[in-house]
Amino acid sequence: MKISVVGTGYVGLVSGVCFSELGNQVICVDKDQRKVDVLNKLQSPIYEPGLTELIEKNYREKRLEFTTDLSYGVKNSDIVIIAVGTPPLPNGEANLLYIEQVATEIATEMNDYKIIMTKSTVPVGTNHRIKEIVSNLTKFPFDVVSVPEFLREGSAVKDTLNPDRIVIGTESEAAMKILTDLHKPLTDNIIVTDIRSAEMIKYASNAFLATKISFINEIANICDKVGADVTKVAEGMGYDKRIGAAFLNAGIGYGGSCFPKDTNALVQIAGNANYDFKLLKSVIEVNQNQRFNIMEKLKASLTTLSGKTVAVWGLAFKPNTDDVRDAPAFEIISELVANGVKVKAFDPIAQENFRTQFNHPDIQWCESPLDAAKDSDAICLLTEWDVFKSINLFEVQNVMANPVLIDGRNVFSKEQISLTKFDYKSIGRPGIKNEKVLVKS
Ligand SMILES: NC(=O)C1=CN([C@@H]2O[C@H](COP(=O)(O)OP(=O)(O)OC[C@H]3O[C@@H](n4cnc5c(N)ncnc54)[C@H](O)[C@@H]3O)[C@@H](O)[C@H]2O)C=CC1
Ligand SMILES: O=C(O)[C@H]1O[C@H](OP(=O)(O)OP(=O)(O)OC[C@H]2O[C@@H](n3ccc(=O)[nH]c3=O)[C@H](O)[C@@H]2O)[C@H](O)[C@@H](O)[C@@H]1O
Repeated sequence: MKISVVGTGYVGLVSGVCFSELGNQVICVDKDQRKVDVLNKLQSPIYEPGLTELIEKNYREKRLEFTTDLSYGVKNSDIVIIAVGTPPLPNGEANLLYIEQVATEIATEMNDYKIIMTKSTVPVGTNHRIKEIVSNLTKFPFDVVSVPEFLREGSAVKDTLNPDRIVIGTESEAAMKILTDLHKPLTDNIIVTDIRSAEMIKYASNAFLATKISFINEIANICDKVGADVTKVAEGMGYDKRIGAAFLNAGIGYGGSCFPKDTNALVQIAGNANYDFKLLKSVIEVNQNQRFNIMEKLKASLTTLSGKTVAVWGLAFKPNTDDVRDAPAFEIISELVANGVKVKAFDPIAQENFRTQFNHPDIQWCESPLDAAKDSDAICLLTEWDVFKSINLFEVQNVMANPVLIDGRNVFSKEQISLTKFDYKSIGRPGIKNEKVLVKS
């Protein structure tokens, strides 16, 4: 098939590259000239494992092109994928400006029948709005189809090439057949539905996953009070197939460009239909508070924060990405600095992205986890990067002014901690106490 993808963010770029890997002819379009320049140098503007290799391979095999010329993309494709951003408006609703702009631009460049396939996450009714915009501007036939995207950052290529399911929301038999064939090499699990249900499946899926996270975080907070271990509780729950083990890792709450945005948007979608989505509102509130749990634990260990130096390990909202959109680290570091703390920050990949969005004279940017730990009064671990998991804790404690470790992601085991002299606190595992055994390191 000949495909063009409009928007080369995570979704557009990864799906474009993966469709070319499947043998399709793909043109990736972005209005951002700098992104297109980077891509034409066969580099990836985002850090995503395996992506650069696939860009190089498919570009060299002449199945993949990058351009700012939307007209060229539309005219030379049968399927046009919309993958632009739908960022939140101040009231939480999705901003559909980019979607509407792209729909207008596609309509004016059409030269034949096209399938317009929306991968952006859009509120129920948006694909019908796209249909309306396009039909007002073109005489050519077209079908609008909703194919929501479920990839995760950090494993986006793997997720795209091995999806759990593909959802195709359409009113057209012809478009359904073409898109089923397009996705068949990826999975047999293709769910065909009406457009509104497809749009809702995306929001409901993200909201449900966010609910699992807030649920386990509340269980963790109770575990802290009653002396249970949330990781064991999650394991015991997860073996029940009706519950499932995934997304039951307690921590500092969810961040990223999607869960916070999409949960708020779904509350608004419900509100616009006069429905008060109480459960999801609580999920959002629990998540907001969970970020500050770590501050309470830090205060409990240091007594006063003012004048202290705290190392922050991890700035990305999750490992294996350089994306810092809505990362809990922003609010946690702001709170630390507001409390008179000097912060020593380190992230193996996302540090530069974070620094360009948030800088402060009281933040020192460090070269390694050990560099950040040096002379610090405490460490707060915010992202579970491998480099932290595999660190020698004896070496770390020896360079610190005061060995306090607040593990916001439950990375370290009892065995790893027990022989160190760390005052160690994690999330919902109060039994993992420092045994105050001093050993030679
Ligand atoms: N980031 C993720 O992991 C996932 C995102 N989604 C959804 O996919 C959509 C896109 O998200 P991201 O990939 O993160 O987006 P992004 O915000 O990183 O990138 C969007 C791109 O679209 C480009 N763009 C905007 N208007 C354009 C126009 N008129 N012509 C050409 N290019 C244009 C921008 O320059 C930008 O490069 C959102 O609705 C998001 O909720 C869905 C699943 C996963
Ligand atoms: O719509 C989207 O954009 C995407 O949002 C999430 O993907 P993503 O945000 O990339 O990453 P996740 O792995 O879902 O993690 C999101 C946040 O939840 C947190 N999380 C995740 C799992 C868990 O058990 N506990 C937990 O705190 C992570 O640390 C991270 O901050 C969904 O998992 C994807 O299916 C979806 O396509």
